Amino acid sequence: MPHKTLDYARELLGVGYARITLGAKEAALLATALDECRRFFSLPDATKARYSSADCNFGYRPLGMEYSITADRPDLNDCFTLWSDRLDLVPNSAELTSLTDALLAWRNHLSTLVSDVVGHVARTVGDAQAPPFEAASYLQVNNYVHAGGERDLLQDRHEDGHLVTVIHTTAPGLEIWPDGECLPVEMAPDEVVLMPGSVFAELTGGKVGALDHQVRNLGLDRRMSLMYFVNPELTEPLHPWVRTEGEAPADLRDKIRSHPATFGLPHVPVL
Ligand SMILES: O=C(O)CCC(=O)C(=O)O
Ligand SMILES: [Fe+2]
Repeated sequence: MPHKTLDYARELLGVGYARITLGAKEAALLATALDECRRFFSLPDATKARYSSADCNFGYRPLGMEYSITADRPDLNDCFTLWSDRLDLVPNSAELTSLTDALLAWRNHLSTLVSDVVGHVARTVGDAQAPPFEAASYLQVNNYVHAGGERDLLQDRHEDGHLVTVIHTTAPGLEIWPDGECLPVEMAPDEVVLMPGSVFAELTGGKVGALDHQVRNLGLDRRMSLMYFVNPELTEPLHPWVRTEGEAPADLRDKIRSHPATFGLPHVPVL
């Protein structure tokens, strides 16, 4: 994989995002995780609510809280999140071990991938290193069901506000905005896309911009997307990899911590 991760880093720098084809073993981890997610979302709402933390930041989050631009246009999906490997933050998680085992196995593959690709970019642009990220990062699976025709987008245009997002989608709808043009993205069952967020843009001194994206309402009965949202850990100061001469380097941590508030969510926790 090492030579491939270098290609992905070049793709990020040159194209603004990277399409990644998984090996058979990794594709199997993804398929198992998605099967478990499908099973979870078909539980009754009252059962899923047993797995929500009080602030809905850990475990199950019903539709209505999270939005992309304004609170009156919530994202039209419910979701399940797993921060780091902190099963203790998800109420009643002992009842969900087949789901959480599958998610954590998938995440383990992704953290190696992210650390390699981000490490290549950090070395290339600033002779720097990838920051530690596992404890501040989380998996989120979104579940979309049929939405009426009054909303053209299931999620409005946004960037995730993280370092990077690794995303897999089970059905069409995702649209990305590289170079100011809207491009629909479909993925095979063994594909993921690595999208940079605004933290990546700040670290690279703007060499790679945050990738805006949205989800179109295609009237589908069912759709899922599985994301690994990667945040740098917030325990040490985080400075841009590319420095501007004569300027004191900014510490990016406050922006990272508070960015989820723009989507109606609590601050990034320090775990
Ligand atoms: O469902 C998708 O394709 C994208 C989801 C997304 O962008 C998000 O949850 O931030
Ligand atoms: Fe997003």
